[in-house]
Amino acid sequence: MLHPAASVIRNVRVSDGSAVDIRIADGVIASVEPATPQAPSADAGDTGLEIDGRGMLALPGLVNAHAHVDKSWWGLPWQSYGGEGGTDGRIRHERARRDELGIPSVATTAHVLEQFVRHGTTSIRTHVDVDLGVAQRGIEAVREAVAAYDGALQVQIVAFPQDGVLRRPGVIDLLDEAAAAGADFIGGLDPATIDRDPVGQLDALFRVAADRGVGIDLHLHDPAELGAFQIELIIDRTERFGLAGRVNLAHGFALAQVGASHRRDLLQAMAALDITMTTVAPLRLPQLPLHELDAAGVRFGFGTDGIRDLWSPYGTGDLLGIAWQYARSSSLVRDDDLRRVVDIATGGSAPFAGLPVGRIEAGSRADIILVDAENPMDALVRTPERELVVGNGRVLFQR
Ligand SMILES: O=c1cc[nH]c(=O)[nH]1
Repeated sequence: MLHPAASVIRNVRVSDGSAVDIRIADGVIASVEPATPQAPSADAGDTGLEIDGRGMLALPGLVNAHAHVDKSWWGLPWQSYGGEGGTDGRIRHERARRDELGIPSVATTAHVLEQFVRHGTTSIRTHVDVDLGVAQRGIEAVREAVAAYDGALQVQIVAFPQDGVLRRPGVIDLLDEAAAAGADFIGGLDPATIDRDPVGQLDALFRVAADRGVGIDLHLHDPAELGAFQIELIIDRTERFGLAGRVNLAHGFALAQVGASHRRDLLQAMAALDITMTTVAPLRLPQLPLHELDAAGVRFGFGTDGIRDLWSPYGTGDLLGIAWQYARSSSLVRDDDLRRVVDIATGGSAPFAGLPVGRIEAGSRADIILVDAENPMDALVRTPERELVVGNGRVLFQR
C-alpha cells in the first residue's frame, strides 16, 4: 500500500482556535508554528507532501480501544443474521457460519482496517478470537493485514477466548501460546456465565498473564451484582498477581447498574490498581458515568466493537460516532464535557492502551486528522467526514 509521507500541513486550526502549520519529520510532529500565508506546493519533493489544510480543524488521530477486526464480513455480500440472541447464541452463530465465509482472513480484516482508517482511527486495540477451531489463525491474519500499513497504523492484539476458556479444554494453552508469541494481552469472557466458574477462569487467566508478562483485557457483559462480584474478583487478582496497570475491563456494564455507593467502592479500588475500562457506548444500557470515573481516576477509552459481523450487522467503523453516542446518551451538553469526550476519543486518556497520547504538539507521533468543524465540540456533535487522515506522518486517507 502506498502511503506518501507529509512534510507539512499548512493553515489548520487547533483546539484553542489558533491557525498553525504542522511540520512533520520522520513520522513525528517537528513543530507547530503560526500559519504562514505561503502557498503549498503539490509536489511531494524529497521530504514529503505539502498539504493545504484550508483552515480546517486538526485533531489527534482517533484511538479505537476495543475492536474485533478479525471477524467481519465487510467486503462480502449482505449476511442475514440467523442465530439466536444472547452472548452464547451469537457465539454459536459465529462458529456455525465463519468457515463458509472464509473468516478469519487477511482480506476481510483489511476491509475493516480500511473503514477504521477512513474514519480517522490511527491506533487500535483489537481482540482476536483464539479457540479450538481457529487456534492462532486469526492473529496471523490480523498481523498480515496490519503489516500492509508498515507502522503507520498502531495495533495491539488481545488473544481473545470468545468461545470460553475452561469449558473448552485446550484454550488456556492456546492463550499461553499466543502470549508467548507476542500477543500484547490475553482476553477473557464472562467467567460466571460462559464458563460458569468465575474463580477458575480468572485464576487461569491471571496465571498465564503473570507468567508471560502480558496484560489482561477481559469482556464482562454480566450485569449488576453478578458483574460486580466478578469485578471484585478481578481487583483482588490484579493485586495478588502484581498486574496493576495491566488489566482492562471491557464493557463492564455492571458498573453502571449497581448502586452509587457500591460503584464508588469499586471505582476507588480499580483506580488504586489502575484497572482501566473500555466502552462501546451501548445504546440500550446506562453509560459509564464520565464524572464518576474521572473523579475516581479510572481511565477509559472508546471502541467500536465488531462491525458488520456474525455478532451484529451494525457498525460503520467511526470511532467519533461512538464518542457521539456516548456523549448524547449520557446527556452531556457542556463544552468541558464535550471536550473531554473528544479528548478520550483521540487518546488523551488512553495511554493505557500502551499507545502514545495523541497531541498536536512537537514531539508527538504525527497521527493527525482534519475535519471541517469550528472546534472539538462541533466536531463531536456533527461528526463531519474526515478530510485527511495522517498516521505516523503518512497520508492514509484524503477525501
Ligand atoms: O463478546 C463479544 C462481544 C461483542 N462482539 C464480539 O465479537 N464478542
